[in-house]
Amino acid sequence: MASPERRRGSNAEPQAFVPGHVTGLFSVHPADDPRKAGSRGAGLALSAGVTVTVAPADEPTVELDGETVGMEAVTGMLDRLDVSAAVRVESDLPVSAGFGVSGGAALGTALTANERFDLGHTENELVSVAHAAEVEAGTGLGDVVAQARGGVALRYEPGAPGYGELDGISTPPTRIEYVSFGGRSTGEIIGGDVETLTQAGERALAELCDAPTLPKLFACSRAFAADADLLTPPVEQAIDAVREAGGEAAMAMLGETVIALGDGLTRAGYEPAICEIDRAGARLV
Ligand SMILES: Nc1ncnc2c1ncn2[C@@H]1O[C@H](COP(=O)(O)OP(=O)(O)OP(=O)(O)O)[C@@H](O)[C@H]1O
Ligand SMILES: CC(C)(CO)[C@@H](O)C(=O)[O-]
Repeated sequence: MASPERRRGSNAEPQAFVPGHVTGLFSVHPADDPRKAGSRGAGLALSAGVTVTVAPADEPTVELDGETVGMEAVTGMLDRLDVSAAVRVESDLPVSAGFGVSGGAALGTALTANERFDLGHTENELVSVAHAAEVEAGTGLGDVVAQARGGVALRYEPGAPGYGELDGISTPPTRIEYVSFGGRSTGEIIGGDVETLTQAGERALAELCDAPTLPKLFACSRAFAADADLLTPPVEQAIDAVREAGGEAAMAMLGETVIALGDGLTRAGYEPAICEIDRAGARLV
């Protein structure tokens, strides 16, 4: 445990940027130790994400885009670091729509609290704590490790650094578009019966890893969403429209959201938000 002198830190208001992360396909792998639990799967880190700042406070609080909210992954993170802070999260992305906002907020809290309170943790330690806090909150299984890495992460083994294993698909700067039709409770899905979903996720990851490319990630993600029975009518309609216009699209897990490669959604007649693949990963800024 850090001494009070140590916890005062020096930097007034460190800030972290954490890319959003869209999982295209995944399987669920529970374990008693939250650092060992997680998902296998694949997805994209986005240049749209969350910016996090922390300030010492008597009570831990979380503000999301100016509103006080409950976000267990973040408060759990503060608990684990044994600090009390007011956390401010500004998000480019909607919450609960498949962009890993809570994982990003937890990881951003880890990076900024480490700096602000001079905790002396390494990057792997901070990613581990954020992963564990997110898993325990029930709001994600694989976003944190992928957000830390950036790029197009292939999550071969579940869990935090030291347990999980990641690789990635190398990409040039790549435009990504997305539309969101609504939210979806991640907790309800990953806390429910995940047998069919996990079988579909294992199949899709094996197929992708046979010859991993970005278009194939989209194709395997579409197969996963259909096999796992996760598609909703607006999502299916948007994916079909992009495919008919010659593009690549997939559903973002776990939200009512569609992402497309390049200008796929625009060409299909939608008015999407536009970003890029983030190839740097979570960082202090
Ligand atoms: N306005 C809000 N709508 C939904 N959740 C909110 C809101 N404000 C705070 N939260 C909290 O944010 C967290 C959202 O987690 P959830 O996993 O559903 O979404 P996410 O982190 O964006 O990830 P994903 O959609 O990729 O699974 C929950 O802890 C929830 O309590
Ligand atoms: C469970 C999940 C799809 C929620 O965004 C994600 O955390 C993942 O891929 O493990």
